[in-house]
Amino acid sequence: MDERVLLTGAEGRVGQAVLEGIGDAYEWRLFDRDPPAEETDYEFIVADVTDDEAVRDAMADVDVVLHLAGDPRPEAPWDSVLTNNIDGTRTVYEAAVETGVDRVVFASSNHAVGHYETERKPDLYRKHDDYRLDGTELPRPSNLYGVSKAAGETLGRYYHDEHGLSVACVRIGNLTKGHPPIDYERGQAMWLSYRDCAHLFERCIEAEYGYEIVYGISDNDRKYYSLERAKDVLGYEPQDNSAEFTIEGEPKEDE
Ligand SMILES: NC(=O)C1=CN([C@@H]2O[C@H](COP(=O)(O)OP(=O)(O)OC[C@H]3O[C@@H](n4cnc5c(N)ncnc54)[C@H](O)[C@@H]3O)[C@@H](O)[C@H]2O)C=CC1
Ligand SMILES: O=C1O[C@H](COP(=O)(O)O)[C@@H](O)[C@H](O)[C@H]1O
Repeated sequence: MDERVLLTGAEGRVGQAVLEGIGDAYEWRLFDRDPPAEETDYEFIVADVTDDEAVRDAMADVDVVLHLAGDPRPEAPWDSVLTNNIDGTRTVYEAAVETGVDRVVFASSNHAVGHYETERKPDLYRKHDDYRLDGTELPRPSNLYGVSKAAGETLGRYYHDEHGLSVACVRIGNLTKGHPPIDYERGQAMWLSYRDCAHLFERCIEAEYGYEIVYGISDNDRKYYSLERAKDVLGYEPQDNSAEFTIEGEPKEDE
């Protein structure tokens, strides 16, 4: 575990979950357009992910890129996702090829496939329903943000096929700290705990693969995303399950 890892969007929620869990395991270079909120011992580059030169420079001597930077809002407007998510992601893949980095892990989203839910909700959010998306389905984005995430996955496919880059696209569900989203069945179906999040990105750094799309959720009883690909290819072993919490987010008593 002596890889040097570039983490874009390091100041955000996913970045903080990753660093909390596996911050000691790698040599990190953090990258965000916002400066660190607190003093940090990590190397930190303040720059925009659409800045070709800054992104190329940030990749010097890097083995793996975890690309999280972007506008995460499902309601984000087109100009923002076009710039921050699509152009920013293309900049990252391009810089990886130019600098000889051979692996990029891309933070995709449940919203790349959100419209599979339209005709099946709310049943598919419930334990009895065995409908599963497994990552082989075509995108059905639920908003323009989801379109930008599908575009990031497709860019990754191109950079893999054309340039041999290893790319893992993680369709992250709903990351919350401590407990699943409260009173929100969709969020409980796709909950990703902080420790499962860190572990999944650790597997994306360590495992061997070419191009993958996997779902990034905990092992929730309510899930409608299959975890088989993440388990088989990456060796993902989630530990959390939203069923261990009440709908209000309280841990259930041992049964
Ligand atoms: N938090 C969640 O549950 C989910 C997150 N994701 C994806 O994971 C990634 C991280 O999300 P969060 O940590 O929740 O978001 P966040 O908003 O907490 O963090 C995003 C970080 O990226 C930085 N950033 C945004 N645009 C940038 C740019 N152009 N250049 C440099 N830095 C930039 C921001 O300053 C921020 O620190 C995003 O790509 C998001 O779409 C996907 C699905 C669910
Ligand atoms: O991609 C994302 O998805 C989660 C879950 O979506 P929601 O519409 O059910 O809230 C969202 O919380 C996160 O901000 C977003 O980046």
